[in-house]
Amino acid sequence: MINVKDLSKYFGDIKAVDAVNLEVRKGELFGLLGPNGSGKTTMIKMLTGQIKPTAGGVSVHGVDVLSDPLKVKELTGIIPEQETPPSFLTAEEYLHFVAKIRKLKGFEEQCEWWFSYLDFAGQKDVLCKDLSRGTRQKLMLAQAFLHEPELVIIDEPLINLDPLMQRKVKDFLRDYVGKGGTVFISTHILEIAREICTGMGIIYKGKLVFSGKMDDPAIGDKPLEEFFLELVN
Ligand SMILES: Nc1ncnc2c1ncn2[C@@H]1O[C@H](COP(=O)(O)OP(=O)(O)OP(=O)(O)O)[C@@H](O)[C@H]1O
Repeated sequence: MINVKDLSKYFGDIKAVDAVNLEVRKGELFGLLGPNGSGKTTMIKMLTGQIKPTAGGVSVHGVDVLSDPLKVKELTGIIPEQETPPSFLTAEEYLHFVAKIRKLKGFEEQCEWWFSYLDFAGQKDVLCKDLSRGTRQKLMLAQAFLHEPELVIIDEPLINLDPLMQRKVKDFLRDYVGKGGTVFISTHILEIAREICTGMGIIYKGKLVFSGKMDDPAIGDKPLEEFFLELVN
């Protein structure tokens, strides 16, 4: 589903992402882990066509992100880092707006499902600028999954959510990949990866220092924290 080939991004002397090769298969819930400043967000920006690589390339579903970015965006739901919905629309207006861009039919029912599932129907007439941070994140999740894309890419999916909502979103993500969707998340919270991911990559100083399944023999029975620290120390 995602093919990353010799991908690099340099900002002057900083090698934010350095010659990364990675494959994420359909049906995988893949977690990109790494300490602060290790290159996760830069990777996601290149996967989603927000910035151009210094070298190498990315394809999604066989489509090159640089040469056909619109096609990739049709196939993909995206929540960039700390993205918030437009301040001047209400929560419902925003979801309907996204549904129209995505050319969804009968979208009102799907939108209602999201309001109910993530328990924010009471806020659907509130302007996005007046929503709490957690509610804005719920709305961002809803817009990313609304058209049931082949692939969803999320920078820190559980940010600002309370434990009950985190549980619901984790359950949703597991179901989504169980039904054949593919989800790529970045996080620095190791427990999230251990709990829900089927595969993971660890990036450190721009280099991908591990990539594999969660049951990879290299991890074995080790606590993920121990495995992680061995790689990044
Ligand atoms: N636009 C930019 N200009 C210059 N340097 C940048 C830019 N964007 C990122 N960097 C640098 O690239 C490196 C990787 O940053 P990135 O944001 O990808 O890390 P991250 O793993 O997402 O970090 P965090 O977990 O703290 O969000 C850092 O050294 C950062 O300062």
